[in-house]
Amino acid sequence: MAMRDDWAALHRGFGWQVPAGFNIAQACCGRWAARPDAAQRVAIVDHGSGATLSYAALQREAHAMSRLLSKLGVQRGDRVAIVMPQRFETAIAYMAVLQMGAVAMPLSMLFGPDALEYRLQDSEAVVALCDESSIANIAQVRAQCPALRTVVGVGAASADLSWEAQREQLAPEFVPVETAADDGAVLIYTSGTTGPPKGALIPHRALIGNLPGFVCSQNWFGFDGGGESRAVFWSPADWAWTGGLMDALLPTLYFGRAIVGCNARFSPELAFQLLEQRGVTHTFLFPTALKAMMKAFPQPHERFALQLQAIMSAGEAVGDAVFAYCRDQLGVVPNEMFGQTEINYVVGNCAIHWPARAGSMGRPYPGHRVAVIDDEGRECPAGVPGDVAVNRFDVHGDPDPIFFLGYWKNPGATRRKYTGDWCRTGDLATRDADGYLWYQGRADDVFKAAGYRIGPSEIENCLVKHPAVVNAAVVPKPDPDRGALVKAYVVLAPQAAQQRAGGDAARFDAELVAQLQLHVKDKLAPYEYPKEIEFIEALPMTTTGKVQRRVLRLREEERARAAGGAA
Ligand SMILES: Nc1ncnc2c1ncn2[C@@H]1O[C@H](COP(=O)(O)OP(=O)(O)OP(=O)(O)O)[C@@H](O)[C@H]1O
Repeated sequence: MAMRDDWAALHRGFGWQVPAGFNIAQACCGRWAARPDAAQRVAIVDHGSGATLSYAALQREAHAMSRLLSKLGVQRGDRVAIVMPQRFETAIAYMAVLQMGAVAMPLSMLFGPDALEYRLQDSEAVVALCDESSIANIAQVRAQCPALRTVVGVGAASADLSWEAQREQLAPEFVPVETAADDGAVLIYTSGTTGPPKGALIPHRALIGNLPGFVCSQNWFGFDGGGESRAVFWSPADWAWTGGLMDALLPTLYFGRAIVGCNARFSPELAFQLLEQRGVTHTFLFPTALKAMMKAFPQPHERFALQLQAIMSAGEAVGDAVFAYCRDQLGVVPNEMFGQTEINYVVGNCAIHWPARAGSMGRPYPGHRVAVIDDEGRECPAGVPGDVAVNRFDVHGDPDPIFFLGYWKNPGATRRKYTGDWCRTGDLATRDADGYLWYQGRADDVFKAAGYRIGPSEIENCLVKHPAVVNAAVVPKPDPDRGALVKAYVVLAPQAAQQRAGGDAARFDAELVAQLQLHVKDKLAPYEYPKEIEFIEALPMTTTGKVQRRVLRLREEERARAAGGAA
């Protein structure tokens, strides 16, 4: 039977309806809290304790927190840093800040003092809400952040003020302000995968811009009109990251559903236990997480009873090995998505509307005009690689609400992001005749070796298919004759690492290198096989779980310089 494909019709038929006034907190919380079932409708489930927070309680606590922030002098437009893991108070804080018209600034609890200092200084946040996971780091940099007036501690954190102590004296009443859809809501710093992070100011309307992708990728939220089908969402993505905030927490609340919060460290074991125990039906699992799950539990159904209905994945290329694992072992064809903090997911798959193609990141979601463009901003023909770009205007000429407002205090960088109405992602891809996009790599990560253009993701994906490999990163190694040669850094799967530790490591390495080279040669073009392979304990990652190839590339350049100097 031919699979349904109504992508073209959806694309033509879709029109944005963005009201002039829109507030994320009202849409995600206020709306649900006003319903008669608000006290029973679960918003958040805490995985550690099993405790739940209803929409009524979320609103009540957010009102109390807004009152506290008002007392602390927080005004419309002020930045409030939220430095907490997946816990009730984190969601409460977002709702509290957003319903005041202030700007929420998510910061990962994994950030060390330098990362916190950079962002707190740059944003001039006036209040920071943090718990014991971040309080010591905040205390260390506090003196260097003169704009930061008050640090509020949640739970055991000892700060200027304790949220719990203040809460006892605060009435849970607050009148939310009205915001324009265009007002800034969230100041979120990019991952820093390719360079110093930039603060992207995201307006309230961006959540509306996100929804076609969320609805499509989840195949479910929104399709039953907020009805009563049982659904539980979970993502290990930190709620301080675009993926965790805009693709997990906020859309789940927008649809009045329950999301599981878990702040234990990710492991494949924990992930499967949580999926089973909480009866998770919908999830966003980034590729690094899926790769680890695939290697640790190649046949998870033997141990875990899963109820998954939809899996979305983004942040890095999913690749066909992970795709096949989701489809065959987790029982769900994954919906890969592609986007950036600045223009959060604009491309992806949608199993019920168009068939996914393994290895492709999908097609533009309805409402987004996405093209592959050349240096001059002209659309590349099918098959010709170029920069993935998103137009400010949809196919009908209406503004696309997904767009960020600009980089914080950096109009030059904002200007450089655009060529005319095209916003460049800096990611290279080709488009096929049917509109599917095939990822090649970030412009900064693609390189030439012996005259051939090398996109690391295809080679990495191929390496990961080998049972001994859990993850891989491909970078150029400077080479006097060929300009560069293909070098792969490889992290061994647990079993292979054990074998290596228990025997002759040098011999093991030599044999595995030869095997892996053959493995790539067999599957890809001969020039793509890694001439050099180095085993590494862990790849350098951003706090959002993305491989920092830049670090490995610099390491190779450094080594080449040192070798040149020594020669
Ligand atoms: N499906 C996907 N396939 C391949 N890459 C993806 C996919 N989804 C997202 N990405 C990558 O993630 C990037 C967006 O990530 P994010 O906005 O967190 O910032 P970053 O680009 O990692 O950070 P920085 O701009 O600081 O380097 C995209 O530009 C792309 O490189």
